[in-house]
Amino acid sequence: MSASPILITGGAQRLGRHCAERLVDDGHDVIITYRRERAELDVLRQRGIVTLRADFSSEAGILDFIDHLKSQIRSLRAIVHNASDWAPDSSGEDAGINFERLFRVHMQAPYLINLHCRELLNACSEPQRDIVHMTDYVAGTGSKKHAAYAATKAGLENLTLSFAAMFAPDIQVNAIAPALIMLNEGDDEAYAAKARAKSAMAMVPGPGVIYQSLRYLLDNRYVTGITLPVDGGRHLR
Ligand SMILES: NC(=O)C1=CN([C@@H]2O[C@H](COP(=O)(O)OP(=O)(O)OC[C@H]3O[C@@H](n4cnc5c(N)ncnc54)[C@H](OP(=O)(O)O)[C@@H]3O)[C@@H](O)[C@H]2O)C=CC1
Ligand SMILES: Nc1nc2c(c(=O)[nH]1)N=C([C@H](O)[C@@H](O)CO)CN2
Repeated sequence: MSASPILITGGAQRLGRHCAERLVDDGHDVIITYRRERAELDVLRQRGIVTLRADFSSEAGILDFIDHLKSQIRSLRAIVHNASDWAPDSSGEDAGINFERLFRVHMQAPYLINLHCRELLNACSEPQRDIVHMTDYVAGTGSKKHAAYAATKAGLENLTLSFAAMFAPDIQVNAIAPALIMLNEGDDEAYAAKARAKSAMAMVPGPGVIYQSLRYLLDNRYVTGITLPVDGGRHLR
């Protein structure tokens, strides 16, 4: 790899994969993380995307990934904390385990990766270095069925403020807060119609709007400590 690569965690599918491929189209070197091997990864590898296995469900797993990453590269242009688990709240005895799992992937992994990989971003010879946290519209509203998810995304949103202040002016730190971007397998038309009705724009835009937002942050030298809503006007409904 010649230029400093851009790291996208959880980049094997959906929004992360879309952004990884668009970054390659735009001439960047890209590293993604994944948990489970699958055919789609070979497509990304054929495009020159480096794929590193990482499981952020434990502190040891997070630190193991950091050590592995540091053994592979000497600098980074940007880190996109995209890995996420949209798990509904668990009832009964699983509630605590569920909350801890979401805390680790949404908060502890970004926190430890930012602290330990600051030196890799500072070693980038380009004038701009970025960290982008993928949060969620519900970080600001809460969620009746995804309370642990929403709370840990809110924690990630708050980490954006702290790291932006800590790392300025060498590294810009921002968040993107989407609402519905892509449906999931199994979402039927009734669900889709209900989901579309939640926003003023009444649409399911697809991952292109997320890449446009990421591109804006990567190209703007004067933006840090913000959360960029990409939610179709959810707050207007
Ligand atoms: N899709 C949408 O409409 C919305 C998305 N967002 C946010 O945007 C981002 C991308 O969304 P989307 O593409 O749907 O995300 P996905 O639900 O597809 O998750 C992305 C990846 O996260 C990885 N991941 C999950 N848990 C862990 C873990 N413990 N350790 C390591 N990796 C993990 C998975 O890797 P693997 O598959 O290899 O296991 C998965 O491929 C997320 O942060 C999400 O919260 C916010 C609002 C709406
Ligand atoms: N990690 C994920 N987070 C979220 C997803 C997802 O598929 N994976 N999906 C959503 C929904 O689209 C939600 O916005 C619908 O209202 C939220 N977060």
